Amino acid sequence: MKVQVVDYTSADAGQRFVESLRETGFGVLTNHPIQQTLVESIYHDWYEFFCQEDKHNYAFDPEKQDGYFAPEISETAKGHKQKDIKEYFHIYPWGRVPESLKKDITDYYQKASDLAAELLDWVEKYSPTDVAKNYSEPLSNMIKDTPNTLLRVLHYPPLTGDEEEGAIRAAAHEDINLLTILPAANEPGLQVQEKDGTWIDVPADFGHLIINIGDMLQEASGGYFPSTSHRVINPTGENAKKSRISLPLFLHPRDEVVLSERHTQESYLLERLKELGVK
Ligand SMILES: O=C(O)CCC(=O)C(=O)O
Ligand SMILES: [Fe+2]
Repeated sequence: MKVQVVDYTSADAGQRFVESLRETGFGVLTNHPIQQTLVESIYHDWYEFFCQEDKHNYAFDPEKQDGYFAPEISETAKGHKQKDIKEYFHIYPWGRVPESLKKDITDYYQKASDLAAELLDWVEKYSPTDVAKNYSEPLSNMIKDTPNTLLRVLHYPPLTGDEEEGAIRAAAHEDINLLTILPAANEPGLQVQEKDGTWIDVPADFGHLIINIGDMLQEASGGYFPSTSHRVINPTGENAKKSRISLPLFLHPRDEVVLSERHTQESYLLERLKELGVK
């Protein structure tokens, strides 16, 4: 099955969406409640932020993990040698955000988190009974009042030609969290790996909302929902001169939430951040 594009308002939306998550790790929604004008103004304003030196005044805090991550210290995906070609800013409800950017990004954080809770209800509703019985609490409850959900504003700068051999915008990786909600970026490049190993473009027309399973939901569902590998490939030709902005919201449960017999959110996250070399 290919990643399904599902009309959020259709009668069988939940079922088709969850089927796509089960088969591909990804699902795409149209006609969803996140306003495109809000997303566009965030892309515009944060692009300007990344163009200014003031960003360095928000250098990330290694303990708390909020703030600005420069290209020199950005992530190296698990199992890869080259750093990704990107810079980003981590936003938490308790974290730092430049004052002039606060209103829209806080609004987006709230709206996307509310939608996420509904999508987690869909996931739960369409989980087989023997899978759902292992959820330690309702999935949407796991993220209620959580301080851990992370909104990442990403800027992939134009390519200069001096990039490290083999480096790409985002090397193949899986997300750590429960679910990721990602509005289509302003430029293409996002790909997902199919079961047979082939890489295919994720349907990402402007206005689409892309949702994918992360490792924590894979863990909590005993592997029923797959946390699939995805990546962002480098643009070529004229497109190489363009910046790409994207806005994933990584849904994380509260620290004490039990994911499985092996892990709580807290123990799982620590293990993964160490692997990434950012903790
Ligand atoms: O920029 C994108 O489209 C995807 C980013 C991503 O997969 C991530 O930051 O985990
Ligand atoms: Fe990702």
